[in-house]
Amino acid sequence: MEQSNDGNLAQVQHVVLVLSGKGGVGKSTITTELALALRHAGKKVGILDVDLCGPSIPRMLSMGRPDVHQCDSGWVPVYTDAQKSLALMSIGFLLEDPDEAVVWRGPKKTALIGQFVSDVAWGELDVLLVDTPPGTSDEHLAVLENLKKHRVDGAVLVTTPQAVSTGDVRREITFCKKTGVPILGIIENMSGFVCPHCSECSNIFSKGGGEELAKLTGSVFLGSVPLDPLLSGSIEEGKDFLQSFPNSATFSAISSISQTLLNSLQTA
Ligand SMILES: Nc1ncnc2c1ncn2[C@@H]1O[C@H](COP(=O)(O)OP(=O)(O)OP(=O)(O)O)[C@@H](O)[C@H]1O
Ligand code: SF4
Repeated sequence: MEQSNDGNLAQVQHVVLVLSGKGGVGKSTITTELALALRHAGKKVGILDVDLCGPSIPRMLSMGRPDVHQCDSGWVPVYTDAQKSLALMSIGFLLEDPDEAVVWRGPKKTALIGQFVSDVAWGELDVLLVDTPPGTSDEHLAVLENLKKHRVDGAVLVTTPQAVSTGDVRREITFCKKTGVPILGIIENMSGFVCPHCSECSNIFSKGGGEELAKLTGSVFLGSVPLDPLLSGSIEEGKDFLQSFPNSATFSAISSISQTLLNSLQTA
């Protein structure tokens, strides 16, 4: 892959957008868990959180509101650990008041996104995950236009079993096709409910829609993640779920998805 014009992404091996047709399907949760799973697998990972209306990555990783420093090549990412294995940049780190974002007009958002995509000094990373706002908006176009100036491997689409058949998901797929972004795979989140008492997984909603959708669109089905109260609890408390519950079925599901994604990135 041509790297000479990649600027701050020059030493980033793979750039993956995480998309969802609508809000609340767990896109930021999946982004966070994929990043942690890749880190557990020994990879250097970054998350770029460009969800202007609700930057949730800092909260999910218990990062608070650290100062963001500048270096010669741009903003220095915030690291979650001394080994610098997980690098973060979130719009939430840069806003005085996180609620400020919702009142911004389009051009201001677009300009900031452009700067945000280009001006973070990531250094060496195996994978950079980009958490985008839900749906398909001007912000998405701004993210894509700016990322594609550098490079993007493709997008992972997160959906829930109920949302899978809705127009939102199909619009997201059309958006990827129109903008020429390969769909790297589909993840079905909140697929069944894991009982907190007996760990049994019950399918409250239909299951298998994500896989069906992947077949229909000729995409890879990366796997499904159940609705697990232990996962939402960890996310609420900003804890590393994968470290806390390494024997859970949800851990296996997330690890397997991250490995499949990694394999498809490496063979693409
Ligand atoms: N598999 C899961 N098991 C348990 N809880 C989950 C799961 N996935 C997401 N959640 C919970 O659902 C809520 C919404 O998740 P999240 O914020 O990741 O959604 P989102 O799609 O990023 O939303 P938005 O794009 O609107 O910000 C969170 O409270 C999160 O903890
Ligand atoms: S076995 Fe069934 S009823 Fe009992 S705690 Fe688990 S899910 Fe609930």
